[in-house]
Amino acid sequence: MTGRSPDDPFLGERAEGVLDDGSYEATARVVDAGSDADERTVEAALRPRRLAEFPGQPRVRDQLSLVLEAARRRDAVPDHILLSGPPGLGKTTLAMIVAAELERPIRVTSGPAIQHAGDLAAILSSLAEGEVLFLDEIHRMARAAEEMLYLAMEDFRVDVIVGKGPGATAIPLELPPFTVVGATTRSGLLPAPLRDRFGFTGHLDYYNAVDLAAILTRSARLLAVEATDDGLAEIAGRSRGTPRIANRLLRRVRDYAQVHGQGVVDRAAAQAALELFDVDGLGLDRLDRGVLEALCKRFGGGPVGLSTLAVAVGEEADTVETVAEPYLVREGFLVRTPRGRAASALAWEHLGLTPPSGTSAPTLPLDDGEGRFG
Ligand SMILES: Nc1ncnc2c1ncn2[C@@H]1O[C@H](COP(=O)(O)OP(=O)(O)OP(=O)(O)O)[C@@H](O)[C@H]1O
Repeated sequence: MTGRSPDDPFLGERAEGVLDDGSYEATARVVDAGSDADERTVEAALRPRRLAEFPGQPRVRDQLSLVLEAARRRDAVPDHILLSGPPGLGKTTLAMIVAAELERPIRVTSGPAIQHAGDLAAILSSLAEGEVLFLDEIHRMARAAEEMLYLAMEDFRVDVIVGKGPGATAIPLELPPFTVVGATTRSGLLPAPLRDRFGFTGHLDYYNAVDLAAILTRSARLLAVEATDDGLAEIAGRSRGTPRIANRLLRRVRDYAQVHGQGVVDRAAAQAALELFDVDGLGLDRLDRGVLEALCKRFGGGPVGLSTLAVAVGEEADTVETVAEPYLVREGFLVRTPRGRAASALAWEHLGLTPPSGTSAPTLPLDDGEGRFG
């Protein structure tokens, strides 16, 4: 694969996300698990409001249900809750659900928005009793604010600094009890003292196709889209285990069905639309396949160094590493070895290619997908 021209019908959304140099913004991918502000508005309408409406993640749901019910019976605020897991799996949704189940208001902010301890002090000192404070991307909060948060979470107290320099004094301010719900895609980056202040941590994992189909059935109903089970199953199978991607693909298939058909999301519409949007049967898009094709066709399956591979696909090494690789490694298409990237037997098979004789394509990843070699 080479660099793209702005005329290239990238993912069917012509020129959207295509940069001047013909490469594209990773976040413009239809299979990207992240989202931007516009999409978040659309997403808000599709969020389940209560635990009972939340498909998938049965373990986290049961654990959370217990924590909340116990707190309700004690007539106390629940322990602070940490939700960890990859983007788009429902951490924000669950934070909203916690507040709804407790029938308490929720204050929403994020780590990057809290750059100074004063930003956090202002929020904490205005919380109402029992309020839920949702801190998204909590691992990105400024260090000074983190220390203030320890104290607030443990003792419901904050030291407000008045004045500057040697004359500055700390005035302790009592806070009403509240619950922090923290969300992170990188729980390993949270300092231990902060992690320890959460009484409950829920780890969200990728969804199976059955749960994704249930999510899609609900979303189709909310979007007033007529859909068949096999149409939704087709979308679920290409959604990389991620509800955000599933909902986005549903909206694109709906568009296709409205323009080219009778508006019904069935298997044929899903297949045609997702072919147009360049998402194959296993959820790989053009960049993913480009990486695998380069590996197999140009480097005999590898191993090959990341930068050489990136040049071959006309992308930055960083894009290949952070955008394409995680899913390819997770699904066992690509293997990271100490000598570079290699295609697995599954990659050859998926591309309909035969590995050259005399080579043995690795079948098992040698690392854990995070670049650590086992
Ligand atoms: N279990 C679920 N059932 C139904 N919809 C879900 C579920 N999980 C996530 N979604 C939907 O997926 C979209 C993304 O979810 P959400 O914003 O909660 O993810 P997130 O984990 O907070 O992502 P990020 O890490 O990017 O903030 C929302 O539209 C939400 O409605």
